Amino acid sequence: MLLLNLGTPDATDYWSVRRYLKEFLSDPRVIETNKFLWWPILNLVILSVRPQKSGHAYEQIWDKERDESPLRTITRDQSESLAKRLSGDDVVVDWAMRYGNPSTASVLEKLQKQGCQKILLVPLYPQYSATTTATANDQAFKALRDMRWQPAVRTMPAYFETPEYVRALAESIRTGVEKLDFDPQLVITSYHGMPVEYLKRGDPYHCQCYKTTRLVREYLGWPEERLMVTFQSRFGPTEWLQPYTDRTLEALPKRGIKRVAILAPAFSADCIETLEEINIGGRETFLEAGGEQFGYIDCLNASEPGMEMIEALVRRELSGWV
Ligand SMILES: C=CC1=C(C)c2cc3[nH]c(cc4nc(cc5[nH]c(cc1n2)c(C)c5CCC(=O)O)C(CCC(=O)O)=C4C)c(C)c3C=C
Ligand SMILES: [Fe+2]
Ligand SMILES: [Fe+2]
Repeated sequence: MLLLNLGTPDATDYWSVRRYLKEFLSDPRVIETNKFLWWPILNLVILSVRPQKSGHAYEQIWDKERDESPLRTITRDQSESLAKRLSGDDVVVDWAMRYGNPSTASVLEKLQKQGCQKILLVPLYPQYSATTTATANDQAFKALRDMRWQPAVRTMPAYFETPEYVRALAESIRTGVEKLDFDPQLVITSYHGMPVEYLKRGDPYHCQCYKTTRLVREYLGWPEERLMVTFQSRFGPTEWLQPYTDRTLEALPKRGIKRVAILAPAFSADCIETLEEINIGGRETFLEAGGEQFGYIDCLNASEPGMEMIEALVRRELSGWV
């Protein structure tokens, strides 16, 4: 079983972040702009300024002891926890990244050498998007293309509407809110954004985000106005999915909403987008705009309820194999 996540730089210095961003932003699944038009913009403009800016953001959240990014630590923890849970079932569990290290190709090769002849690919994205799920699978299939003795492969579908995920997410909100030392007037589900154009071309991500929040609201039995959807991490000058998280946080205090809790359901692991952009940047934006209390609710990460959910999902996908 191969857990797949997005990837992260090896270090926070300019060249490490640049290498990571170059691989990421050269992916035509992520940037659909014509490649002859995109090449000079990426190489001459974005890669000369963004690595510095992102490197600084990574520094804020870097795990200095392990010298790695939280996304890597958490993905490894998830893999180790799942391996323990499946230890009686003759299943090898490993993890890899779409961009950066450990690369998908290197881990697939390792699994093949270990004798794995059936591999379940598990893209760790609850909501499907061509920019995440599809490119993670593409990268795995690209590696399989070079194998003479190719293993059989299954891919795990997006799991946003499974009862296991909805329950785990809803319960994380319930306990997250209970742990706060204030009562939030509003809970914001902030999803990673994407260009509106991708939605128009048929990417179902936007709809799956809204459905996730609706299912969670129904599970909790909360009124509509208690749980809100926003989209974060805007990149570049084009229009992205709205409402934008940062603008919402800025506007809420003027509407009398001064106590909020926020979580990021599109991320299976806390990362720069949640820890820096939301818990540091979003908090600052909200408090500077007149907000009084801001609570961040962690991603499911390698928590017991989160791993119980992943175990149930992968067991279903492994049916007939183990
Ligand atoms: C430029 C277009 C981008 C699209 C479309 C996009 C979609 C998307 N991304 C995630 C999950 C993650 N993204 C992360 C970081 C990140 N994302 C983009 C750009 C797009 N993402 C950039 C440039 C970056 C790098 C960080 C930065 O420079 O700001 C991460 C975190 C990686 C980490 O190291 O911590 C994740 C996870 C989803 C779910 C998604 C779906 C629409
Ligand atoms: Fe992203
Ligand atoms: Fe970001």
